[in-house]
Amino acid sequence: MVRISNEKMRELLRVYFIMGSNNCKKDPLEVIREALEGGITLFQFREKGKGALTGEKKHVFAKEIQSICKKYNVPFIVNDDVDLAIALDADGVHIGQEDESADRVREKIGDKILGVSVHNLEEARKAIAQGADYIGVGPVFPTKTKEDAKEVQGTSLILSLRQNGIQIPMVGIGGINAENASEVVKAGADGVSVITAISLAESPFESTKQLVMTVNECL
Ligand SMILES: Cc1ncc(COP(=O)(O)OP(=O)(O)O)c(N)n1
Ligand SMILES: Cc1nc(C(=O)O)sc1CCOP(=O)(O)O
Ligand SMILES: [Mg+2]
Repeated sequence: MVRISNEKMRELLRVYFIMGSNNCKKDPLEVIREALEGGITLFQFREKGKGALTGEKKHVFAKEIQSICKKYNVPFIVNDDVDLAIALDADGVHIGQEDESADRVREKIGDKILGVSVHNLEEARKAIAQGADYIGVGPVFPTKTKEDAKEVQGTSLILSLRQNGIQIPMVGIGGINAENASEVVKAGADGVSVITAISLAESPFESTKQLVMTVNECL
């Protein structure tokens, strides 16, 4: 295996859907199927927060989603849980500033995809130096999904990271939907990362198609 190219990574970040069992009101497996059918380009398994599955149940659920993603040829990323990513032979891991350090995770996962959340220029430079394949920047807009989210940045952080020479593949996150996604991409992100906009949509399929269309129109 070789590290993913920046070009391929940018393509995968276009519409990056993140989900766990507690983010949905209907059957999560149906939600992920609709999202894949609608055209998501990358998936992150984020099983955390109130009512989240743990242990064997989490493992089994992750495996089910991974196998659906495989059918659509959409890479499967695991949030936080490096051991689970390795056990499932997932396509990658996403970690934040409060998680295991990026260089240690890179050592453990070899050439798998490594995503790191950043909130300022210093964190972005460090993530790059430690081997990140992409960075997640947020929260761009107010979000109810992550209780411990940092201060809302608007699109200005994305813009200023690009102006300061940060060229790594970058995705915006936090409160993004089909109405505001174009602002995020126009500021310099390669794509948008969403939970609610798809997981709680009346039609995850239609909502995904809207996001895909909006992002592609800006690129
Ligand atoms: C694409 C993407 N960007 C940012 C995050 C947030 O990661 P983190 O700060 O570690 O917070 P948790 O998601 O672990 O609560 C993400 N998951 N994905
Ligand atoms: C998981 C996550 N990370 C964030 C960050 O700012 O790093 S915001 C967030 C929640 C995104 O959910 P929604 O699309 O429902 O707002
Ligand atoms: Mg984390």
